[in-house]
Amino acid sequence: MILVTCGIIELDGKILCAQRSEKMNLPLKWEFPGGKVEKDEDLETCLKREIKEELGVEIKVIERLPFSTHSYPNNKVIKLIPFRCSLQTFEIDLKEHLKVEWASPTDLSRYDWADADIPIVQNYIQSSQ
Ligand SMILES: Nc1nc2c([nH]c(=O)n2[C@H]2C[C@H](O)[C@@H](COP(=O)(O)OP(=O)(O)OP(=O)(O)O)O2)c(=O)[nH]1
Repeated sequence: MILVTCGIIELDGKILCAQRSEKMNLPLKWEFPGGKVEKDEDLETCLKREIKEELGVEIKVIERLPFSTHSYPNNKVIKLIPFRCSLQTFEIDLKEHLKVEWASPTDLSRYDWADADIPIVQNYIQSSQ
C-alpha cells in the first residue's frame, strides 16, 4: 500500500483543485496537491514538502480528515490521507500540474477527480453543508 498525503487548501470559502498534466500518471484527472510519504517521514512534513515542491507555497495544516483507500488497475493500492490547510504564502507557481482552480464546495462535484479522491470530495461536500 502506498501512503499519499493531500491538502484541501481553503481560501475565502474556496478550495484549490489541481489538474494532473498529460505526462503524469492519471493524466488530466483532478486531485488535491500532495504526494507519497517517504520512509520515516511524518505525514504533515510530507504534505508541506510536496506542496512546496508542486506549487511553491507554504501551508498551515488545520486538521486531518478521514482517509480513502483505492486500488488502481495497475495493482497500486493508494491510501490517500487528506488534511484541511490554509496558505501561508500566496504566490502559486505550478511546477507539475497543468492548472489549478479555486472551487466553491458546491462546485467540487463537477470535476473529473482521481478515483481515490471521490469519497474524500463527497465527505468534504457533506461536512461543508
Ligand atoms: N497528490 C495526490 N496524489 C493522488 C491523489 N489522488 C490519487 O489517486 N493520487 C495518486 C496519484 C499518484 O499515483 C500518487 C501520488 O504520487 P506522487 O504525486 O507522489 O507521484 P507521481 O505522480 O509521480 O506518482 P506515480 O507516477 O509514481 O504514481 O497518488 C491526490 O488527491 N493527490
